[in-house]
Amino acid sequence: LTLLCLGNGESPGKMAFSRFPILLALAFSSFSFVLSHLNREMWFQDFFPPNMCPINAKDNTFYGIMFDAGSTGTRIHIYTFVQKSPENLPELEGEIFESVKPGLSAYADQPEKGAETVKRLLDMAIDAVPPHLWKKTPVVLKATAGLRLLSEEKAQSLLLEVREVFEESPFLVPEDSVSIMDGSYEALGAALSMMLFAGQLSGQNQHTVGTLDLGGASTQITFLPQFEETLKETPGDFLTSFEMFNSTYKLYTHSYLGFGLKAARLAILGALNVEAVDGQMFRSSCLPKQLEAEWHFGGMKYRYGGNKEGETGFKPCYLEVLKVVEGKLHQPDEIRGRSFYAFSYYYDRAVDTNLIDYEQGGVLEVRDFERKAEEVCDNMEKYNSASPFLCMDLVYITALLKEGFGFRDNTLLQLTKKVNNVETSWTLGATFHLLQSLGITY
Ligand SMILES: O=c1ccn([C@@H]2O[C@H](COP(=O)(O)OP(=O)(O)O)[C@@H](O)[C@H]2O)c(=O)[nH]1
Ligand SMILES: [Ca+2]
Repeated sequence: LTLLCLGNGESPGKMAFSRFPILLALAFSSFSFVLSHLNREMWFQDFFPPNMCPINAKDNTFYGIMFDAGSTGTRIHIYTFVQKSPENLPELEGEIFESVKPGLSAYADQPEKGAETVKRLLDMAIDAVPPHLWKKTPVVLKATAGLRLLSEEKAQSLLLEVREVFEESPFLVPEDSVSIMDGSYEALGAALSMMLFAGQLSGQNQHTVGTLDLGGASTQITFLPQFEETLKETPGDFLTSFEMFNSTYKLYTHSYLGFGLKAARLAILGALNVEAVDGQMFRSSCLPKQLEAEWHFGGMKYRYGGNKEGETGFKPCYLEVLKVVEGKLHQPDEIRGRSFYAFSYYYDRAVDTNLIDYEQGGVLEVRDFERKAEEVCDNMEKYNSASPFLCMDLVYITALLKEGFGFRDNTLLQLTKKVNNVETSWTLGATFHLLQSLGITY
């Protein structure tokens, strides 16, 4: 482990991975203070102690391997945890992360080839985990929207091939180690990840961390309600209880299928659930006026274009998008006064439009997305090197946040890709949960 703290003597090629020591402040309890005194600069200040290596961690280190089989790519997360004493929570010490594109669903007709991409990633874990811990290190793959869109038969043969790769590896393969993940588990994993980052679960501090994830096909929202009222007003299937560290947590968590960014584009174009799309032209005021193009999505070909004769720009686009969003989502009162972490396409589109820096992330208000949407949509000719969907995507994000979830203009969103070199993803929470349920600690 000392070696790992020093970079593990690895070859220069591997240094590209986020293989650096991290001691996350699981017992840190100033999150509520940070939230209530939030300003754009100090969100993460004082959150983490300086990077350091645990002393004598050699015998109390354990690993977990989690694959995120997303619709646009497959990613491996190899987490290292250290448990300093039985009464303390394990601490996340580090992560190795790598990703490949395209996602597994692109190999629907070549399942062996798809599994081969997983094998190549898993080979990294052979190098990363010490051989005497292989048998104690679980490996799990959870697939999201991409596989949900495939036929049952194609999805299952992909999963079967991946399972074979796992069985042939020296790692621990738990029951149900390769599966399509339930949307609410995805949301729960994301929330648990952020709680772990903020030291939520360890101390007296029960304040919440909310997360928003915008995928290709679905979108998730999760937070830990503070008020009884919220629990009373929320439909039962939006509430999930989970046990952790001898406590029961009740989370508000929901995954809206069809509300991911790419599914939303189709809905806005009026092309969702249309039987015969061949030859039909779908037009929108959210697209450049002269645009005519084709888009392949979910095994279908769509022709789409701008409103040649009619209006284009922010206002008509917003009205179009509103039809897809308004009244479709549950709006818990409580979230209006909260700040949320936002991932995935929220992050990507904010980077694309220079609202945040790719490496640093940043804190935005909901109205920052709206302002940027206006700027892009009302000057589409200036943005013609960007994706033709940039205006539509930004308007959708704005409308989803404001009219969908009911956030205020000044609701703060923390756009985060990494915390101390660890990817912010549902995978950390899911791995932690898995290790706890398998009883893998010291
Ligand atoms: O570890 C990850 C996983 C996803 N994404 C982003 O999230 C978006 C949604 O992708 P994903 O393939 O996960 O789609 P889903 O299956 O969740 O709909 C992608 O464009 C990625 O940019 C990311 O940045 N890091
Ligand atoms: Ca995802």
